[in-house]
Amino acid sequence: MITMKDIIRDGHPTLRKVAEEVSIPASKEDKQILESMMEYLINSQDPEKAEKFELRGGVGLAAPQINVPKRMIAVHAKDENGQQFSYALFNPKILSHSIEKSYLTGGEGCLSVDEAIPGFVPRNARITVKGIDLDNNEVKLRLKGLMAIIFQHEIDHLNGVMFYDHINTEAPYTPVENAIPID
Ligand SMILES: Cc1nc(NNC(=O)[C@H](CC2CCCC2)CN(O)CO)c(F)c(N2CCN3CCOC[C@@H]3C2)n1
Ligand code: NI
Repeated sequence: MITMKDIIRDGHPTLRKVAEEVSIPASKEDKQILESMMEYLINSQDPEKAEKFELRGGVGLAAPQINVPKRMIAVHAKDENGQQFSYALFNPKILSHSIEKSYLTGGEGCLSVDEAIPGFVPRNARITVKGIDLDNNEVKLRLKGLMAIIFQHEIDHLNGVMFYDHINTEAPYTPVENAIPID
């Protein structure tokens, strides 16, 4: 199982690399890696397991964070309406996005960044994403709200982008121009 010791931290070169496409159909090994990423998220959201294995809570994880520079992400989160989303995708790609922006009012953190970095992270309010799931089916998702934020944070990792790259360091808390705040 993945624990925090498997998660590389800011400064490790892999976090700034552009990850490679996964050859489809995915190999047994790549599937096992993606399944273990999903398992981490589920474990990290279970109070007993999180405490027992000292896991930081996560709703998303990208393969470069476990030093695997491949285009694989896992997302396991409840949206604003409490609906459970659980997606493990190979080669996720943002096909289109809204002009309108949104951001988490609490800012963002990252399992690969040990310290808190304050500031709003402006992101596209709505995105259309396609990818390949663990059964080798093509998936197409139209996302908004928290899900859209999480998927953009994860896909950024596949392109060597960290959340704080988007923060306006001069004025980290300037409300993002007519953007949708997400609590
Ligand atoms: C929003 C949130 N971010 C948590 N951590 N950061 C992460 O997931 C990073 C990715 C997220 C940072 C902002 C957007 C994507 C990981 N990233 O680095 C991957 O690239 C949480 F842990 C968390 N929740 C709320 C739901 N809760 C259910 C019960 O269990 C605890 C859990 C905590 N919500
Ligand atoms: Ni992250």
